[in-house]
Amino acid sequence: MTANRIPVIEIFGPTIQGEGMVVGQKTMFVRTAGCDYSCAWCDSAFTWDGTGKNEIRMMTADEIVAALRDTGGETFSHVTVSGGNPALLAHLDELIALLHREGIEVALETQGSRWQDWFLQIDQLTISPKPPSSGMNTDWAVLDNIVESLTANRRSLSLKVVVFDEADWQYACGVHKRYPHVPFYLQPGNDDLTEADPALLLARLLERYKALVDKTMASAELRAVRILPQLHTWLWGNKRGV
Ligand SMILES: C[S@@+](CC[C@H](N)C(=O)[O-])C[C@H]1O[C@@H](n2cnc3c(N)ncnc32)[C@H](O)[C@@H]1O
Ligand SMILES: Nc1nc2[nH]cc(C(=O)O)c2c(=O)[nH]1
Ligand code: SF4
Ligand SMILES: [Mg+2]
Repeated sequence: MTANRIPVIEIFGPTIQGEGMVVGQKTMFVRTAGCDYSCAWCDSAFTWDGTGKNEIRMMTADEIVAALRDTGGETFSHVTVSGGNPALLAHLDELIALLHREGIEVALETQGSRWQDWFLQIDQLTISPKPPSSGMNTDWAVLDNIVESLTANRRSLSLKVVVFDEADWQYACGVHKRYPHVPFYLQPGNDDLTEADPALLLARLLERYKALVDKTMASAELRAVRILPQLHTWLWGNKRGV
């Protein structure tokens, strides 16, 4: 029996993984509540700023799997855990083990500020260190250790940096230079989190994506790089739970 409880704020899907190393992958999402960061442009601020506090449910691993089945039935074989920062939660190993027992792959989204031993059980781990525009500071010693441990254990790992401006782009170059062997992704920032019309948002996001592509093509610093939009925002705009 597993009795430890996880603060869950959203369970949704199946949808496509809209970002990063497994973009396009059919997946369910489990979004945990709480973050040790407070990024200026966080598109999921309801997980940590108090506005979503009534939606938080303290759930056991069994209850989370049951809720995933209630929502997704038999239509999925992949679950992405995001947040907030799921790496704040020591007991996520129980959920990962339960999903693996059912033949379901597990991906993780985290910012690289905290290590958990269960990182070694994750099938695709995305670390998204935060650039200057976020207002957050990177603890390079912690990030070095995370990258080193995952690499030493041959885990599937990628780095994904969100870029809003020139300083962010320079930061991204620094991250890639520091960890040249780790698959590296750039993602344009969404600077309009309140636009309700997906068509209007898309026009803006396309422009930002193109600008990031153009800038990066001219760069000798970023060669082995993949540039991807947040594909779910192209389809559904700023809608939650997709
Ligand atoms: C909401 S976060 C949750 C996971 C973890 N806290 C993190 O930041 O990696 C998921 C992803 O969304 C990205 N993200 C958040 N706000 C964004 C925005 N306004 N534009 C583009 N990407 C954003 C984050 O950088 C991260 O890669
Ligand atoms: N479709 C979809 N893809 C995503 N990739 C990362 C997400 C996140 O918020 O962590 C996310 C999300 O919220 N929805
Ligand atoms: S680390 Fe992730 S969840 Fe936390 S504030 Fe930043 S973008 Fe949002
Ligand atoms: Mg998101």
